[in-house]
Amino acid sequence: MAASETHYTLPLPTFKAPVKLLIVVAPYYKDITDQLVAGAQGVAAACGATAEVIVVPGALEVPSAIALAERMAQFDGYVALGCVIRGETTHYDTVCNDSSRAITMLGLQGAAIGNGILTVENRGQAEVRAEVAGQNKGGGAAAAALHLIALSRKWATDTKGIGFRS
Ligand SMILES: Nc1c(NC[C@H](O)[C@H](O)[C@H](O)CO)[nH]c(=O)[nH]c1=O
Ligand SMILES: CC(=O)[C@@H](O)COP(=O)(O)O
Repeated sequence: MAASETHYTLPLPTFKAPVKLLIVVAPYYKDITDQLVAGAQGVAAACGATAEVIVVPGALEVPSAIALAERMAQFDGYVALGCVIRGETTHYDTVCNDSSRAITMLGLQGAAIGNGILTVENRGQAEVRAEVAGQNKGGGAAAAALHLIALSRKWATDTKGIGFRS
C-alpha cells in the first residue's frame, strides 16, 4: 500500500469571519494542474472560504507571486499549485528545491501557505496525485493553508492583541 494511502488527515477547520485564499498555479502541465485547482477550490468552498486564482509560468515563479501578494494585496493565505516532472537534466532538482525552499521561507516569515506543487518522475504519478477523486493533493494544499489561517486567528484572539512578538 502506498504511504500516501495511510496518512492521517485533520478535520477541516471552521471559521467565523470570512477567509480569502489566493491560489497561485503554474499550469506547466495544465490538465494536471486543472485537477489541483479544482481540488483546492472544493476544499475552500467546504470551509466557506473564497479563492481567487492567479497563473504564473512555472513552479519557480509561484513563491515570487506569493511574496508580491503578501506585500501588495490582502489575502489570509495561499495555495501553491504546480507540477514538475523530471526531464533529462538536473533542472528538475533546481525547480523542485528552489520553489519548495522559497515557499517554506515565506511560511517561516508568517505567510499561511499550503504547497501543492507536485514533484514527480512521470505523468502517471502526477495524474494519480492531482485527481480530485484520487489523492487530491490540491485539496490537501488548500486544507494546509486553511489550518494555518485558523491557527493564526486562534492565537490572535487568545493573545488579546499582543500580536506578533518581534
Ligand atoms: N520544467 C518545469 C518547469 N520549468 C519552468 C520553471 O518553473 C520556470 O518557469 C522557468 O525556469 C523560468 O523561470 N516549471 C514547472 O512548473 N514544471 C516543470 O516541469
Ligand atoms: C523539470 C524541468 O525543468 C524539465 O522540464 C526540464 O527538462 P530537461 O531537464 O529535459 O531540460
